[in-house]
Amino acid sequence: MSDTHRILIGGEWVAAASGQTFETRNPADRREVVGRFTAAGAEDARAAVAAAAKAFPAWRAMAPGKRAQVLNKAAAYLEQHAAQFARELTREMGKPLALAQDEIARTAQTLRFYAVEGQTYSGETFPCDDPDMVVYTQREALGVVAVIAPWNFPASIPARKIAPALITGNTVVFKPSSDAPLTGLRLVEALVAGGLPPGVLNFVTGRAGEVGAVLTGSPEVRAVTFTGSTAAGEQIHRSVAMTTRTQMELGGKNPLIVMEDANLDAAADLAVKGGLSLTGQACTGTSRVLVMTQVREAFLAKLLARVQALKIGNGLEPGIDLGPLATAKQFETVLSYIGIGKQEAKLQYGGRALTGPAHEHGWFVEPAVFTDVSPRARIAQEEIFGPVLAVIDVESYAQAIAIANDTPYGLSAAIATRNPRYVHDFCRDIESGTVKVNRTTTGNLTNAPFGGYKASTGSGFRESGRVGLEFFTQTKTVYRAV
Ligand SMILES: NC(=O)C1=CN([C@@H]2O[C@H](COP(=O)(O)OP(=O)(O)OC[C@H]3O[C@@H](n4cnc5c(N)ncnc54)[C@H](O)[C@@H]3O)[C@@H](O)[C@H]2O)C=CC1
Ligand SMILES: O=Cc1ccc(S(=O)(=O)O)cc1
Repeated sequence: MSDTHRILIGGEWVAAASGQTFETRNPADRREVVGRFTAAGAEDARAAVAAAAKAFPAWRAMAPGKRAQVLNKAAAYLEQHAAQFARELTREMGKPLALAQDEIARTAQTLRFYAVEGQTYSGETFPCDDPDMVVYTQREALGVVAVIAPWNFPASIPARKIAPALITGNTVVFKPSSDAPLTGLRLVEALVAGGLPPGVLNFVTGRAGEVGAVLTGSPEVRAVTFTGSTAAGEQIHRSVAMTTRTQMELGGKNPLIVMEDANLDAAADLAVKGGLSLTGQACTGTSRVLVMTQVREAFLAKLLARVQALKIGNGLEPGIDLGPLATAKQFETVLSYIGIGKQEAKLQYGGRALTGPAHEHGWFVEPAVFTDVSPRARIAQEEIFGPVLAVIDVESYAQAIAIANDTPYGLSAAIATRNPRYVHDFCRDIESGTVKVNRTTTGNLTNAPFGGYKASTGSGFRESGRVGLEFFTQTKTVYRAV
């Protein structure tokens, strides 16, 4: 039990009430145990909510400058330990080391961004006919916030939820994914080292059905911020109390449109980088490539050459482009969709589970490129979350935009073109929370809003940027007469 990572409740690192634990393994080499963690249950989750509620009055009353200091010190801690934390991130969910290093760096940047923005976030004053009265709004903390995070960005996604929650005076219960709990724990460790008082941030590892259910079902939890599958988002939406607000960052079926005038080398790079890096496991990953028929053959040749050149392997080794899928469930799901794709379309390349000495112990799948895909095919409509590109032929801009918009999702979309008319129309016509011109569907800035349209979001509250503070605060309107 001594080498089991514990949970944090009320400032104490403790075991689960049940004493249960679980282990995680390296998806690039399943023989390797990454860590043993506490399998918290409902009782532990309730204790975490109670600890957060107890810590709320003092934390809310603390000077914003002091709260900011904690975030800045935590950022410095992450940077000091970046080499170790990035390697751990790669070992627990498989992304190549350079991407893990980038994520740890962006996580520190996010903490620093909210340390600054949170100190200038305020209300408005309103003109008033009564000369003896001043009318203004102030933004106030909500109380206890639950942060429920996935495994694909186990540092940066929780950071951009936890940092705005804390800086605005809320207290937090954080549940990471059981598939990547170690990096979440390192983020918590950094914030504790930064000087957080006991109970302000609580960390509970355990099953969604127990820990998650308590977090989403407790009326003392005033807000739930969640990133993950649309199915889980729907369950959470149904389970929260009327007084609990939700922020949801859900699935995507993100299109890249390649117009007839595009630079085809650049467009092929966008498809590969946007669709396959992270082994396709990004909510903003390109999964549909809509290509004008005039350039289809030339584009396809460039795309396939690039896909065939990708090096797939353990992300800790130099020169690896794609790591494994992160979990057994991902592996099964992706192979099952590749099977479906073979029935629906033409497999141009890839799609095999990789074997042999470099791959046999990991969840490795060769990227798959399908052509002749009908826009209504399952592989063109459903989120796969893996290295699978569905290439769809289009004959006009109008047809491309109609197909691009014809899914339940609307997270990110890109166009490759040099024509300003297409650029203008695309930015207007596409139903998507993020729009990219000659850039990958993936990647977003810390200082800009992020979120989806349609089924890619829940309440529509945006994350990231200054607007990311809105979700964590409520407005009080004050009429103050002398
Ligand atoms: N939007 C995104 O960035 C992500 C999307 N996904 C999608 O979800 C699929 C399944 O992956 P999973 O890891 O199983 O995602 P998931 O959506 O089931 O889990 C994400 C997080 O939510 C928690 N959770 C799940 N159901 C919950 C509930 N009812 N109440 C409270 N917490 C709950 C999980 O424990 C985890 O911490 C992927 O194949 C992909 O399509 C997964 C990860 C990230
Ligand atoms: O998968 C969705 C996703 C990916 C990255 C980020 S972050 O910018 O690194 O926080 C957010 C969502």
